[in-house]
Amino acid sequence: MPDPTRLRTLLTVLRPHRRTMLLGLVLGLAANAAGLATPMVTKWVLDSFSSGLDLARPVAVLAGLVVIGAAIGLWQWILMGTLAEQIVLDARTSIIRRYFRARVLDLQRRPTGELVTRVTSDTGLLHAASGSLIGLINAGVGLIGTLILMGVLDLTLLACTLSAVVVVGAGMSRLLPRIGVAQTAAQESVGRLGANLEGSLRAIRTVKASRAETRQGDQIIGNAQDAATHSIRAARVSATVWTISWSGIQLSVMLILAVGAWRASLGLLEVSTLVAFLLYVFQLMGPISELTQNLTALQSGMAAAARINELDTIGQEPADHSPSATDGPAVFAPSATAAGGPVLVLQGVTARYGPDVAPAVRGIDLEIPRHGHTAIVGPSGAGKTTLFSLLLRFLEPEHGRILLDGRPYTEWSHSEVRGRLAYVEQETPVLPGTIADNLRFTHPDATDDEIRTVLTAVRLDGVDPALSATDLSGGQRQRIALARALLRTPEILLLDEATAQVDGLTEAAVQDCIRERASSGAVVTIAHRLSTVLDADRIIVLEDGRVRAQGTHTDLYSTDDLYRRLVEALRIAATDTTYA
Ligand SMILES: Nc1ncnc2c1ncn2[C@@H]1O[C@H](COP(=O)(O)OP(=O)(O)OP(=O)(O)O)[C@@H](O)[C@H]1O
Repeated sequence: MPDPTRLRTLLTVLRPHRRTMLLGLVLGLAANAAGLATPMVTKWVLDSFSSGLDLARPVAVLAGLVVIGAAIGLWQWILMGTLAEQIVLDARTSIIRRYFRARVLDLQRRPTGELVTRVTSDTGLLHAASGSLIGLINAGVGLIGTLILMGVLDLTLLACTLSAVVVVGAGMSRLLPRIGVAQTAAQESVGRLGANLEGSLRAIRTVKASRAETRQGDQIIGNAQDAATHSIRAARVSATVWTISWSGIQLSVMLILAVGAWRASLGLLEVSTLVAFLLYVFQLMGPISELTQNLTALQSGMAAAARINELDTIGQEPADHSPSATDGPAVFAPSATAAGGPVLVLQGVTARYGPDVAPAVRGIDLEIPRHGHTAIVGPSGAGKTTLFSLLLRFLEPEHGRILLDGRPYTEWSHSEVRGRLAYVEQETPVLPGTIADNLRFTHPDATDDEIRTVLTAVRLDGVDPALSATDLSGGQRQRIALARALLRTPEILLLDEATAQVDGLTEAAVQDCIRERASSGAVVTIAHRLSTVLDADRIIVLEDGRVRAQGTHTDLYSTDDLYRRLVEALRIAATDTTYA
């Protein structure tokens, strides 16, 4: 029997469509009634024929029933088919919205392929499940109706039929849950397959360079084999259920025919009644197969609904209310309270990635001036990226607070904060589409002139903005990412410098842009290059999640050991490249 919690989850998905479902049910019942009446009217035709009565009326009723039954059936089919697509679309829309409103870290914790499978294949399972409840009610009513009418025709034959139904039913009730279990396992394997495949394709260069194609391929094929094993098990169980049903029905037809013929020979049964009864026996297959199919669809739909429902545990960023719109922006405008002060301030900020892990940064006190270039340096794992995540509100402080223009982050909406920042990721992803699409990503209304200006700024003036962004070289991609951030002159530029070596042109372009931007706004870099560090107006040294020291290059070089060692390491790296 269906798990009540899972059933409730599925019902929640279906609830908004209850009116259409009710109409579908009524239509289904009407089509059912027409089907149920047909054998009785056939008997009427036969009786009228054998007793020489007028045939016109019963034949007209029979033809009418067939036509009306077919028309209602068609209407219901189309209605339920449309509803199923609508339900899939609703589910997909709500999951996609949920993903894009999710907290970055919550989303990144899950394999991307699995998140994709939820949208593509799990929602598809809701398709069949959407009509299954109505199908079950219809089939149940059809089954009971058929049995009652059989009883009206002949009780002895009904008793024979019922014994066959009980045997078939007992077999099915034992086997059906196994279909659900096997299908759930198959879907989970498909989820793992998606996750593994996505991750491996993303790292295809490493996979090939490590000569791990076969190994990695085999591992993913293993997931596909798991999926196949479970699906085959489901197919076997389904086949068994069907065979039992069909054999049971065939046997009962033979039994009923034998018993019926014997009773007719004794004069206990009219031949027309036997014909009508046999028509009902054949009709019985309809509701029985419908019950099986719908129960299977319901099982897999409930499993899918449960997996989709589990996505509710992905934390969401708060809805984008804008307190400044109600409070009046003038009070907090840079020109009022904070015009001269630092643009960003961190006060005693401690943050961690989970309740059971040590804080990634602790007690950070920092000020980012409104103008100039602030470089952050520190060993790997020191907390540099975490600091950026905090500034971008991908992560919230556990203690302490961050202020923008003197006003706590909590009083700004996420969108307001991010609207003031431009961010260049270390891995500089380009998005699907042209170079121009990529550049307009933050400001979709940017003009062609603005695009050209910003391309010139990053020394990509010869490049056609209509080209696909994926055709660019690594260095060009970095410059595109920088250009995307520089379009419309951001107030605060956060730049996570690439760790990989870049060509001289890209390095010079990045440096020029930083310098230009720092002359009128704030630039914060996570510096991985000596030139960037030397170029900075002030440097912050992070170690083990704390601010270890801050100052100018000259100060820090003479006073801070760690800084001196970091700079020496960068100097060696820079020298290596020069002579490479
Ligand atoms: N998503 C995450 N979940 C859990 N812990 C994390 C996560 N990201 C970072 N950490 C941990 O937080 C600490 C600081 O990491 P962070 O990425 O901020 O360092 P980093 O200075 O940017 O290092 P790198 O230069 O290597 O990028 C590390 O101990 C790291 O293991």
